[in-house]
Amino acid sequence: MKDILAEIVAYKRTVVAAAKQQRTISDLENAPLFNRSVVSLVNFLQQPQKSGIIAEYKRKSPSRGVINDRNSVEEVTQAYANCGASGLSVLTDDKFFGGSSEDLTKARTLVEIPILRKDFIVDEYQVYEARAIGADVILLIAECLTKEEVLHLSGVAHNLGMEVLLEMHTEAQLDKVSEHVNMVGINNRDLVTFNVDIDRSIALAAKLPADKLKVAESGIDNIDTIVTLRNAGFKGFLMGEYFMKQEDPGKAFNDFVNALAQTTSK
Ligand SMILES: O=C(O)c1ccccc1NCC(=O)[C@H](O)[C@H](O)COP(=O)(O)O
Repeated sequence: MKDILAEIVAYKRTVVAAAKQQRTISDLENAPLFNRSVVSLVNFLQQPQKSGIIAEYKRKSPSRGVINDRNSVEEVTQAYANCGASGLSVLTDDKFFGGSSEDLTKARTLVEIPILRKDFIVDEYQVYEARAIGADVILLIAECLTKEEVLHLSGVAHNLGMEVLLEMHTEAQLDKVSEHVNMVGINNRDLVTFNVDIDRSIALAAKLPADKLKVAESGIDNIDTIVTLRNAGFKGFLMGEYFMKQEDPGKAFNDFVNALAQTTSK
C-alpha cells in the first residue's frame, strides 16, 4: 500500500515553499480577516441544543475519488450552518481533496459558526494562512508531526487566538498532546489502508486526557453510531462523505439532525 500521507506531506512542503515566495507572514497578518474575532468550536460543541456534528465540505478524497462536484461550497455550508451544525470543516487542499483557501473564505463570509481548516499542516506559515483566510480552528495530524512540532504549531495557533484539534489514530500518539491542544480527534480511518473502524474511537475514548474535548472522525454514517459515541464521552462528530455523497447534502444533513434530535429526546 502506497503511503498517501507521506505523499501529501511532501506536496504540502512544496506548496508552502511556493506560497512563501508570493506572500510573506507579514502580508498574511495584514489580510482583512486576520484580526477578526475567533469563534470557539469547543464552546459550540458543548451547547446541548446543537448536534455536535462538524460537517465537512469535501469534493473528493484519496480513498473515494470524486464524492461531489455539483453542490457549491456556498450552498452546502450555509445549509449545514442553518440546520444545526456545531461547526464546519472545509478542506483547503487542492490536489488530493479538490478544495481551496477560497472555499473556506467563501464559507466564512456566509456563516457565523466555527470553521476548521482541514489540511495537512506542517509549517507555521500555514497556521498564519489559516487565520488570514478566516478559520477558527486548525487540524494537526499526529501521524505526520513530531511531538515538538505539535507543541510549536499549537503554540502558534494559540497565540493567534485559534483553537487546535489534534488528530490521532493510535494510543502511542497520545504522547503528542500539548497544553495548547483544545480537542483530541480519533480518526477511525487508517490513513495507510483506508480501512474505517468506528471501534477505534470507542477503544481509545477512556484513554484520552479528561481536559480535552473528544471528537470522533471519519466513517460516521448513522445515528446509532453517534449515540454510541456520545455514551463513550465524545462531544464532536466529524462527518464528510455521508452528507456530501447525497443528491442534496444540505437536505440530507437537515433530515439526519432532526432524526438525531428525535432519537435523543426519547
Ligand atoms: O478521506 C480520505 O480518503 C483521506 C485520505 C488521506 C488522509 C485523510 C483523509 N481524510 C480526511 C478526513 O479526516 C476526513 O475527510 C474526515 O474525517 C471526514 O471523514 P468521512 O466522514 O469519512 O468523509
